Amino acid sequence: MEQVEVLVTGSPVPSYAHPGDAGADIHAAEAVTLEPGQRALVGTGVAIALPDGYAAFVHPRSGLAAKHGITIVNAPGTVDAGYRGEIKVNLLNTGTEPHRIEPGDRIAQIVVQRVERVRFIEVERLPGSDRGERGHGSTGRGAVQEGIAR
Ligand SMILES: O=c1ccn([C@H]2C[C@H](O)[C@@H](COP(=O)(O)OP(=O)(O)OP(=O)(O)O)O2)c(=O)[nH]1
Ligand SMILES: [Mg+2]
Repeated sequence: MEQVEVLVTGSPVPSYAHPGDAGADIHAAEAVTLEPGQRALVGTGVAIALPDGYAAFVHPRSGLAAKHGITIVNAPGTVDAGYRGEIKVNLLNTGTEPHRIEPGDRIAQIVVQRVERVRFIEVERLPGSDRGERGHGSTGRGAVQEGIAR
């Protein structure tokens, strides 16, 4: 399979921990202590150039989430193909203990995906569908009733 090439400046270069991993780990370039409930925009020290038609999505690491309650405020963050700045991660400590991030720690993972650019066409009325306008918990146990909790 031909591999898509993504140019990188800075270090450590994002890396896949195992063959078959979807996410490549990215690292903190600075130290920060996150108090419970606190968030911080943490630099990774790397910038990338994605080919047109691709984006990189910045996802939380499940280990940090499970062990320390560390997540990403805007998960998944979107890195546009045209962005040449440093990738930053908006970490949030949802846990009950302060959490110290050291330079070099793996703080997030980026998933590179093909993305479509579509043409938005304004119309008066949308075509019908089985779901219709039902959403926001309309199916299954505890389903939101029509007209309530909107
Ligand atoms: O987790 C993230 C999300 C975004 N970015 C960078 C890359 C992205 O291309 C740029 C803009 O992101 P986005 O479009 O999500 O933010 P915005 O609030 O809409 O800012 P802008 O007005 O610059 O588009 O910020 C990151 O470094 N990390
Ligand atoms: Mg934007």
